[in-house]
Amino acid sequence: MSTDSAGPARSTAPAADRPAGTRVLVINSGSSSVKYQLLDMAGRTGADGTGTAGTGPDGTGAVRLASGLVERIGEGPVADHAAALRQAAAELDERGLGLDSPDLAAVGHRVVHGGTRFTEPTRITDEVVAGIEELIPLAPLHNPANIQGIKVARELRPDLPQVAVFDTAFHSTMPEHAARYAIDTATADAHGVRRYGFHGTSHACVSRAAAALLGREPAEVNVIVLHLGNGASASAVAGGVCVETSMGLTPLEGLVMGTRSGDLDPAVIFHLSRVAGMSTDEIDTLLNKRSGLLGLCGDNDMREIGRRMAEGDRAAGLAFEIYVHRLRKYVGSYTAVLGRVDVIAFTAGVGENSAAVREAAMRGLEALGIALDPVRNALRGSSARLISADGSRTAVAVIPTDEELEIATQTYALVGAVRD
Ligand SMILES: Nc1ncnc2c1ncn2[C@@H]1O[C@H](COP(=O)(O)OP(=O)(O)O)[C@@H](O)[C@H]1O
Ligand SMILES: CC(=O)OP(=O)(O)O
Ligand SMILES: [Mg+2]
Repeated sequence: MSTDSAGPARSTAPAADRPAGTRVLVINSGSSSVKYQLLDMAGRTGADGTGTAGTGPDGTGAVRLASGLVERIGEGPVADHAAALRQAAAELDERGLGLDSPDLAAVGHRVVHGGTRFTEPTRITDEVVAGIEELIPLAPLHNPANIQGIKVARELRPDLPQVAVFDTAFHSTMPEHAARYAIDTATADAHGVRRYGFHGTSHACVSRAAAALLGREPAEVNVIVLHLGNGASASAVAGGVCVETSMGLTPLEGLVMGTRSGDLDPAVIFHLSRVAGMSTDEIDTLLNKRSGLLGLCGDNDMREIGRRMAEGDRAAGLAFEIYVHRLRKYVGSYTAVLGRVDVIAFTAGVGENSAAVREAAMRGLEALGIALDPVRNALRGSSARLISADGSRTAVAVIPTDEELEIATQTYALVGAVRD
């Protein structure tokens, strides 16, 4: 746990210190876009009656008051992240939900890389910002954008508590034998080379919701979470604690993703350098931006790949098979890691929406006690649901993720605004 943290994540501050507001603004300042959400954590409908009840996989009763996306940073009027944040603030202002509102209790920021230092939600100070800056070499695509978001939000509301919630935090419980690469220890330690894991807020809230769907406590349940969005990662969660995950030093390792390769022989990099004469930056771009589904078939959107497969497109079909083959390998190995798997949870854009991916990823796993119900799997829905057959030893579920609600919940808990 960080020494900068104001206290354990779920502690409650003395009543006198509690902020008056019940709203949390969540900012996910990414490399090319800024996503934001305003949530009311008191579970009441907004003053203007616009609230949508029942958000989130946990059914916490938090209310989403507004959400938005500012894209194409660096183009046109949105010159940089500061401009994007100001645009987001102006959009909220127009709806009478501006950052100057006394109802705002805190701002929660998604920060992708917390290294080994930040393993809890952390109240942001100058020192914490410096600490996140020091981690830029480990997350050159993500942390600089996160820092921009923090700086602008602190400028706009210097009086407001700001909290960093780290993608890596949930995975910090991984045992050393899962977190270390088998390389020279001194070199690894000198440069922070180890497996950190990402998408932690999603793996945390989805694994909890999967236990709830079974009517059990997280502490009693072993879960494999398959977070399949543009970025994709798997995790093995034993009794509520993450013991293994597929992403590593950076979000490049593991599953096949929209544009990232996931696992490969590291010697591919030496080979491309020596034989193809590619530079480090060129290989970085190849593996992060021109690989995965996009590299294999020219499309990174699973919907488009489905359409092309229906027309008999062989490149799209092969990309799909490589994608689901990798998933099956991870499910098999995480079954070995966990010993007993109570539930496999599919989440994020592809996991929640693609019955074809779920069916293909679970195909042939009957020997592991996994059997889908094809009718349940094909049903569309927006809430957590079981898709396994009644006799399946391991349940299979679709659980909508809600990273923003998880960030808001952790932020609100940290600033001590939890009402009894
Ligand atoms: N109906 C659908 N069928 C298949 N894939 C879908 C569907 N809807 C969304 N997706 C996939 O979800 C992906 C985006 O997932 P999402 O979790 O929103 O990603 P991220 O948050 O990482 O940007 C898209 O690439 C798209 O392929
Ligand atoms: C860490 C990571 O891969 O995030 P995203 O899925 O948002 O790209
Ligand atoms: Mg997402």
